[in-house]
Amino acid sequence: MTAKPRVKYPVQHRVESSDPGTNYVVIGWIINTVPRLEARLPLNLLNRHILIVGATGTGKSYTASRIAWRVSLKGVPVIVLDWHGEYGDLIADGVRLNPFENPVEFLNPHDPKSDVEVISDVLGLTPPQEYLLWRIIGEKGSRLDGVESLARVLETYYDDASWVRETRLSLHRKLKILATNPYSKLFSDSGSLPGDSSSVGKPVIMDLSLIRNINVRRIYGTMLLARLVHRNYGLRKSYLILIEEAQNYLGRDNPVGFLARMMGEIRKNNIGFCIITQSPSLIVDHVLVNTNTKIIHSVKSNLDLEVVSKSLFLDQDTARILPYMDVGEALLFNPSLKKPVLIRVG
Ligand SMILES: Nc1ncnc2c1ncn2[C@@H]1O[C@H](COP(=O)(O)OP(=O)(O)OP(=O)(O)O)[C@@H](O)[C@H]1O
Repeated sequence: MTAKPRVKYPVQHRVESSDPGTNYVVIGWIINTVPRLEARLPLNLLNRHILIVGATGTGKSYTASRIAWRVSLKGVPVIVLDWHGEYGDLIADGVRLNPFENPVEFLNPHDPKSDVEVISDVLGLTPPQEYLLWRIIGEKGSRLDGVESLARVLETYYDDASWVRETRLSLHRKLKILATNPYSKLFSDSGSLPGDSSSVGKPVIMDLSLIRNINVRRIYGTMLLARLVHRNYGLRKSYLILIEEAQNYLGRDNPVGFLARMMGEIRKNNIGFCIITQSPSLIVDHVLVNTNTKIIHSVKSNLDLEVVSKSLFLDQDTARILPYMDVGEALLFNPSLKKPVLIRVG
């Protein structure tokens, strides 16, 4: 094993370009400052989104959990889409929810377009399959009552051409998983969504790891996001949504297009996303461009180092430090800072 080279951390000074008043949360300390200075996250930047990256075990989830907890103490509702089911331990007073007890409506009649796009992106529908799905939605409308009803229609739908039969059967095969037990329970209209006023002051943790099938997990997680954003169109209150293992929704090779677009569009809607991923090079460029606060834990691969260095315009001395930072250390940058600063999260 090669020894860790001695890395000299620069002496850092007060770096904020404006005073955030009391409207911020503390996420740790700026390294090498005398006296010790707080690392702050201004609340008015939440809706311009946060990106947390770092190699495995460098402290991403810990950092995200501190942000979730402190932001919710400020009265801003926080929801964690917990891919691996680890936040229950990280946030002791979080409200842990089971997706099977919090179903989302399937094919929301107010916004079937985004649902079809999510299903199509995640399950890889072909254009004829997507066309047939639209045709059935158009014909059956509100009589399509959930995913089981859709599966039944696909079993019995009239075949007015041979392509319809083939497409219908292949579409049925792809969608069947959503209509089978226990997954069908995830997609029915419960009339409520997590994160209402009962949980103010405590982050809500949706434990997605309880959904074994990865594609179903992606579909449920994305539909839940869509519902939360849709609900906020009317409410217009601040909200923070943490998306763990974001490459599952926003991966370069298989992004859920609707979600990637939403990041740019919802800023005015007061919803902030906190996107967490091991590898920034696996994420669509849209995320790097649309996240104004970046928290970079140690990254090791050359590709990730290059992506991070470019997106933050890092000088060589700072870039050289990135692979060798300790667990819990990170580079923080947001528009309230004059330049990126090295911090210890705590
Ligand atoms: N700022 C910190 N202060 C103290 N301990 C920390 C800090 N950050 C991380 N740790 C500890 O380091 C370990 C790894 O942290 P964490 O799980 O957050 O890493 P990760 O980057 O999310 O890893 P993975 O990619 O595997 O999920 C945990 O035991 C955590 O408690």
